[in-house]
Amino acid sequence: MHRLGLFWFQQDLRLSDQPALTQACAECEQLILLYCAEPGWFSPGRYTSKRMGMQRWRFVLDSLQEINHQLQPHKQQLVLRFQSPVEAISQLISQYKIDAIYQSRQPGYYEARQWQQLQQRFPYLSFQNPDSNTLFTEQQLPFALTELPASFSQFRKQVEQLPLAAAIAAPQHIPPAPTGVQSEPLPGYPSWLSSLFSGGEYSGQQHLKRYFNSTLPGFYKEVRNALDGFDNSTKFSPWLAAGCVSARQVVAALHGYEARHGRNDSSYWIYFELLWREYFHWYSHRHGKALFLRQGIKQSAPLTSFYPQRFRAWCEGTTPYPLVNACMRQLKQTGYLSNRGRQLVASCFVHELQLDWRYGAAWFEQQLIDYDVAINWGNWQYLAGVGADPRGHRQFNLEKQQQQYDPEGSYIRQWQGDSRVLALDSVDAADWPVLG
Ligand SMILES: Cc1cc2nc3c(=O)[nH]c(=O)nc-3n(C[C@H](O)[C@H](O)[C@H](O)COP(=O)(O)OP(=O)(O)OC[C@H]3O[C@@H](n4cnc5c(N)ncnc54)[C@H](O)[C@@H]3O)c2cc1C
Repeated sequence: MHRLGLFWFQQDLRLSDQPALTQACAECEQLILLYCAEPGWFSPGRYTSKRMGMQRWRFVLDSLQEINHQLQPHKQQLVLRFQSPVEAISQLISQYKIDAIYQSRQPGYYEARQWQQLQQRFPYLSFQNPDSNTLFTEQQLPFALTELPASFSQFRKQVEQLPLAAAIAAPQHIPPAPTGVQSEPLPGYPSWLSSLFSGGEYSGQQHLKRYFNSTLPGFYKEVRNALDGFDNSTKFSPWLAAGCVSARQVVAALHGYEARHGRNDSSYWIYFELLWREYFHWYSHRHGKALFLRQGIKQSAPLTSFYPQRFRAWCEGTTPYPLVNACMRQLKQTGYLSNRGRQLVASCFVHELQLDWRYGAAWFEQQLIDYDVAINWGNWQYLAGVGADPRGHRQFNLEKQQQQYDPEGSYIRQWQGDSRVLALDSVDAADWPVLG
């Protein structure tokens, strides 16, 4: 038994199906529950975009609020710090004599490095970070991580029949915090910042129930490629990315649906897509910082240049391609874009605009409400031909895509994709720097 533990929340903003939290509650007499927002998230980074945009921040704030609400009956409270987690945790360790640190293992290289730094700084403490953001634990995989299959298909064939551990309930008892631990107040957000999605475990679970109590899973596969329409895909991604619901909880709900209504191609395809998520998470664990390299996991980098004006046109939705513009405007206004839309704009970024894919991935990181480091950078690498795609470069024919997915032009009209269509390279470097 530890006298005092610290549980560090990251992209796992829930109390249920949280093995690390359950373990902390069982092993510690007192517990500090910490969330750190790094000041660096909110200013432009290496690729001119911010690591945290307003839509996602709003979703995170809702989720933190919800955790505080859930903690009230336990007379506990989240400790919020606007500080680097390594600094915040180091200070708390020396102030309160913490003996054990817990987290759910995170897929990002940067986050894994922070965990390692803490372990190096405090080798005498106990560190626990079980897998719970993925469907399977690393021990369950039928291969060593270094032998991760090079393609999704090979991965899927090896894991799709693996038995899934049952999702666990929220801990019944949460130990009290020591007295006097200071927290910053949870900030509010501007009321004009509305969204289709509200953060938190409760709304995530409600959404899951609503979806699987409807008939939608029965024809998911037929409509999932549509450019728009709330019901055309599950819309689980914001809650999965923030960890308000776990992937195992989604699959348990899917199995419940299949037990009631029978399994078909569409319901299977929801699992198929979750396996893509699973693949990219293990891919990120396997390849570490190569996820962010221009050459990705390949030997040589694609030939690209940097055209500030093309980048700005893409971000703002004023390229010569109305369909791409409509997608980029939807993304900017709502923080969400369909999978088809993401593929089209990423392909345009790499092929038509011939830009360095990492700038596009970083713009997505800022804009997406469902940003997930492994899935975002993994998909961008894939489309840029430097990742897990055995076929190499994949270029979408924008004209054909428009005919197929927006034949009447209603999507383009809705998002005003043709309101400002500029020729490529009509302005020059005076447009630099591009701010989000
Ligand atoms: C360039 C690019 C960047 C992307 N960035 C992200 C990101 O940051 N965060 C994110 O969650 N998804 C990302 N995706 C994947 C996908 O577009 C979204 O998961 C999906 O559009 C979310 O909507 P949904 O929940 O309705 O998806 P559904 O179609 O209902 O799929 C169900 C779940 O399966 C997973 N999934 C679906 N498609 C993919 C995929 N291609 N790769 C991995 N997992 C998938 C997601 O967890 C999703 O919530 C990206 C795709 C591309 C092409």
